[in-house]
Amino acid sequence: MSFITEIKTFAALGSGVIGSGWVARALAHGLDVIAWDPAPGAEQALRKRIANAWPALEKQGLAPGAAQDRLRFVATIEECVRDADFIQESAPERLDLKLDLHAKISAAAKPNAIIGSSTSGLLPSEFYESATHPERCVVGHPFNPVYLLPLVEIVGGQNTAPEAIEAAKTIYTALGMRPLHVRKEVPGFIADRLLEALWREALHLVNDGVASTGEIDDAIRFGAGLRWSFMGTFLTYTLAGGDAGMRHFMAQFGPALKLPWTYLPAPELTDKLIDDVVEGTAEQLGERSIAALERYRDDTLLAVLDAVKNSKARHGMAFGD
Ligand SMILES: NC(=O)C1=CN([C@@H]2O[C@H](COP(=O)(O)OP(=O)(O)OC[C@H]3O[C@@H](n4cnc5c(N)ncnc54)[C@H](O)[C@@H]3O)[C@@H](O)[C@H]2O)C=CC1
Ligand SMILES: C[N+](C)(C)CC(=O)CC(=O)[O-]
Repeated sequence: MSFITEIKTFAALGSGVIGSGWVARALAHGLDVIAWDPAPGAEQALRKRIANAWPALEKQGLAPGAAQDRLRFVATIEECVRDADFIQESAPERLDLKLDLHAKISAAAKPNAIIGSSTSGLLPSEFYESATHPERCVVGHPFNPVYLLPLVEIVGGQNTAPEAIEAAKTIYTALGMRPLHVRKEVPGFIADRLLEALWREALHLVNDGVASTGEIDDAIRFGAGLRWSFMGTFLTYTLAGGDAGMRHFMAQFGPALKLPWTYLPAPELTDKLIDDVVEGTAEQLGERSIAALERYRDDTLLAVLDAVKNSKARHGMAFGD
């Protein structure tokens, strides 16, 4: 089976937070982009989001010929995907919606164009069930902001060809990303399973009046958050075991897993909990606009990415190591 891996035209369906991030990444890599989104005012909102992301992308370095005006917004799904070499769907996280949308996308697309879905955790075997040529359909789960964060989780469904996984890896790598093949099709994949556990505990801490949203964010950003940008939990805890390493760490801290420190079930999303979270985060945001906070995030992320890359190079490692 042979799929298109050298892409010139990128199709984006759904241009909200994630779809616009994909569009920005593809434009910055010098591609022509065709986008479709059924919401009124979607084109204007998309162009505004791209303009907000562009300074960070310029700072990171644009590919030759990269330009915001290489984006064409179209009125139908068919127009969006017909001539595309690669298709990325970023529509709302609803199984019925994605099922219907993928039946239409795949029927109109070139049969050898890879189709990726940005879903955060729905199963590809389910939402690609009615797809034409399902062997080229994958999940390509990105992280926000899509135009800066390298990770993309690739997940195949029961009909996905192994060659399509390889083709998706090639395409996402060419877009400057770091693909991670999730070998088992499980809800939430790898990263969101971890992030969801943290998010659930954070909500319990607010719900139980232990800490405010700002205090919980401080607990992350001044501690583990800093080391997570270059070292994951397993390697970090190997160091925490001292010279005796992971075996000593497991013996010393493993039993705490059974105390337990954490709650597994999620808290009830009562009105009070929602208000506490919304009011707490509004206080953290202060007078800043969302766009200003995004620019601050982008600038800081670029600095972190640069620092990690330079430090790895000094230690004989490539960024993707
Ligand atoms: N927001 C996040 O942090 C992340 C979200 N994702 C995934 O990306 C996908 C999109 O999420 P967001 O961008 O956050 O949502 P969003 O709500 O920001 O954007 C969704 C967009 O889809 C459009 N839309 C509505 N009906 C549609 C249809 N039938 N076909 C195509 N587009 C349609 C909406 O007008 C909207 O612009 C979801 O599958 C989500 O799980 C993945 C990674 C992170
Ligand atoms: C909240 N979320 C599940 C949509 C988050 C993601 O899927 C990834 C991210 O960017 O954190």
